[in-house]
Amino acid sequence: MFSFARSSLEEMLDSLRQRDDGEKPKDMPPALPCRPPSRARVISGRWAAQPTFNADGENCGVEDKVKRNTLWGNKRRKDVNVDSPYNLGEEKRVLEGSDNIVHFIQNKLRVWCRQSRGVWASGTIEATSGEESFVSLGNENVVKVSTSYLFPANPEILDGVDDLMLLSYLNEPSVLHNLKYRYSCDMIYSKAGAMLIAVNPFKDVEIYGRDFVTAYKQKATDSPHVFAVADTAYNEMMNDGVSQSLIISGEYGAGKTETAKFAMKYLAAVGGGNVEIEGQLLQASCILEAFGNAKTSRNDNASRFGELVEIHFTEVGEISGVKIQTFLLEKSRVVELDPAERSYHIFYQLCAGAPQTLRERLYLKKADEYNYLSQSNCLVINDVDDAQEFHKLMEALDNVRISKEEKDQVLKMLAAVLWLGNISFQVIDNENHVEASIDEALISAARLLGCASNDLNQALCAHTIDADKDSDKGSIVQKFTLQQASDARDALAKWIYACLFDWLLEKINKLIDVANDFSSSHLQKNSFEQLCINYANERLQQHFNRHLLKLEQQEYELDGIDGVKVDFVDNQECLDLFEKKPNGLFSLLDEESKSPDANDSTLVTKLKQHLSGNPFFKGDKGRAFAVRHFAGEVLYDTNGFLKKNLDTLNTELIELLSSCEGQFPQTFAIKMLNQSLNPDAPKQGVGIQLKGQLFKLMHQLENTKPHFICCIKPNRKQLPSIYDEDLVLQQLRCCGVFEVVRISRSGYPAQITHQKFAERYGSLLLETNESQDPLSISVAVLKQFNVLPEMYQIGYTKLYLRTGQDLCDTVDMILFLAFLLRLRLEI
Ligand SMILES: Nc1ncnc2c1ncn2[C@@H]1O[C@H](COP(=O)(O)OP(=O)(O)OP(=O)(O)O)[C@@H](O)[C@H]1O
Repeated sequence: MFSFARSSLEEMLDSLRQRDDGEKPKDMPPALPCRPPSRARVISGRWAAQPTFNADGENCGVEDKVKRNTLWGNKRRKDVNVDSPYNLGEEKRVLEGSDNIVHFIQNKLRVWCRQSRGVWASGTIEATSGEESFVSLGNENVVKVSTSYLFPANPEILDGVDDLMLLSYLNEPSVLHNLKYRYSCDMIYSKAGAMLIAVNPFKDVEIYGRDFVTAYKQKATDSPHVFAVADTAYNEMMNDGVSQSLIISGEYGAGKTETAKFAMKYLAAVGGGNVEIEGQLLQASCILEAFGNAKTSRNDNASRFGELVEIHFTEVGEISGVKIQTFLLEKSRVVELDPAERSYHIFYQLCAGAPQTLRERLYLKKADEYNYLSQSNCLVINDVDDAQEFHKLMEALDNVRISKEEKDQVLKMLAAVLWLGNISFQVIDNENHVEASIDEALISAARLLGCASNDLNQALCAHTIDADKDSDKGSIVQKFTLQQASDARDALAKWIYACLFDWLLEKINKLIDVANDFSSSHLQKNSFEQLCINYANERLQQHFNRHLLKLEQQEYELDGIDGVKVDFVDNQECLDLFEKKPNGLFSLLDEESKSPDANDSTLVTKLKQHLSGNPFFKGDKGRAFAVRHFAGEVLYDTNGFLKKNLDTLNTELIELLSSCEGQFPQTFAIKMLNQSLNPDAPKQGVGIQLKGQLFKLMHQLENTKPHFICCIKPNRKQLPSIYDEDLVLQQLRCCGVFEVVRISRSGYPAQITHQKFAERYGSLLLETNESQDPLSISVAVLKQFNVLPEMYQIGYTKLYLRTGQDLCDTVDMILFLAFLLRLRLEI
């Protein structure tokens, strides 16, 4: 028998009914509360749709896979432990009080305990003694653990839920376990509230085919997927007329580029569906990959630039064009490589794939004969055929309408860069001044650039300084030492490559807003590039914090829920460390870069002098310092900071390029001259310029509704089926997943539309509900099962539950009761 207590929910609804009853004829069902006058966000139908997908009525394989991607249905039908402990307070405290432990022991509830090797294991507490507990891990294996290292585990019924918010407990081992469970079933996507988590499968999981596109397009599935995020964004853009952005973050090799490609594929399919647009996008990414990606120790195809891809749509939702902006191309990779890493793919592709006639025109040799490529002893990538990739690239260049002559110029510039790297210098006087050796390298580089080798030699080995205006000395020619000449040569090679990259980008910029975030870095020895990347990530993190918070708050307001205060940690102080004038890191770096006597050691002394009081800065031994980023403390080595921050090309080299015969060197020289004539740019270092670029990017993103995707790399070996818990945990922390979870917990993390709730549980109602509207069905279900009023709030469109556990309890209880009901009927 069931008894029903009257709840305050009932009272609230009664008063609503009374109000409506006074206004409506008696035979009408109670009306839904009216919506607030503000423009409401349309709740995507996708979340309310029934999982009835069967693509074209024949792709059962897809259906199986789509079903496999959600465990909600079948998992819920298992036996349920109804005696739930989940009405206890905050989970951290759950196991601390002795009463609670007794509760866990009595009910044989699962807990997580950290074992000596750092691995989490689940078991049940057998007994406690003082600060220690004895946990049975099964098979008579009982371990002794400190009670403070025990965390409550979720009931097995929740294993593999597709939204972490549905977990009763959101502690680290529980989240790790859930993602691991899903990963082992090839369910690589999960939701953490408003964020999508994508765990890199390192294998083809066969969930990106046309049938999947169709399924998400037709709202036939609601399993978490990058297609679902792209679909929501697309629909919100169409319905609300607001620009959207997808912000994809994660560490090196976590899957950002692939995820962005899948999102673009989906958008190309819904926003055009024509093969031409999809093709153009593919060609653009093929070119950008060849010129902007490289093999690193952590990813065979690592992007060495950040990018913002804008996809423009017409009013009727068709793609009208695409614009790509790039940030922070790692120029230093052209001239300097860490062991076992490669330079940009294009160089190896050219050396391996160029046909004989082209080789002759470019004086081309094998990759191992070029210093810039051979220095790292890494010339090939397993399972990658550079020659074949070269042919694909040539086709892609044709397809983005790069003319034969332009293509020829591009290849010439690449070969010139390679030959520049082979230029050597010899000392010519006793002051260690140098001149370039007149050899094949100098001659080939000069020919390819279209200048005389003597001019190239002079531009690399000397610098003309204008003498004092008042003196009669005219200008003074200052000869370079070996180091200075090598630096000039490398600077020229880097600049040519960077200009070439920008030129290509301009060329293909006809075509998508998908921001591919920068990989964060916490390596032992971090350089200037990493500092810039981590600063960029810090900026994006702030965007992430503000928007998740803002969205959450907005959603409550629009749905008529109030009184929810969501708190979050702002990283503004860390940003100030970089950005403040005059004593922020970038300003100090700029000041020091301009000082003639400065070097990397004077820089670090200056930083320590001005920033030591800042809690986000820590001076370290020698030339190092550390920054406390949102994702953890990172140590930086200032070696080369000043040079990299200045990143200038001396006048001689710019003049040399402008005097070259070819069209490209002249174009590049004009670009460099324009930059140095720009009143804002000349005195600014790379750091300050990056700050400006990011402000602009943030401004662009601020005008969009963001959707966050966090990519997780499950192992460093880039292999399928390996889930390294520590590595995953570290990334979940960095991506702010626990922060999102914490933010959501302070509000109403479990939210379900009345429509979906009514669809799922309406059939459990003992009495037929006359009104068919979903809200009154949800209310009737809650009433029938006497759910405590403090556990939820009722919005205009959704039911909001205080914590994940409450929904589980509620739903579990409902299913349990349904089970009993069915039993009764069967008897
Ligand atoms: N969804 C996926 N399905 C299958 N394989 C994937 C997927 N995502 C990523 N991978 C694999 O992981 C590799 C690395 O992914 P990707 O290049 O997208 O990482 P990234 O985060 O962009 O790396 P980086 O920051 O170094 O550029 C890919 O080359 C691919 O082999």
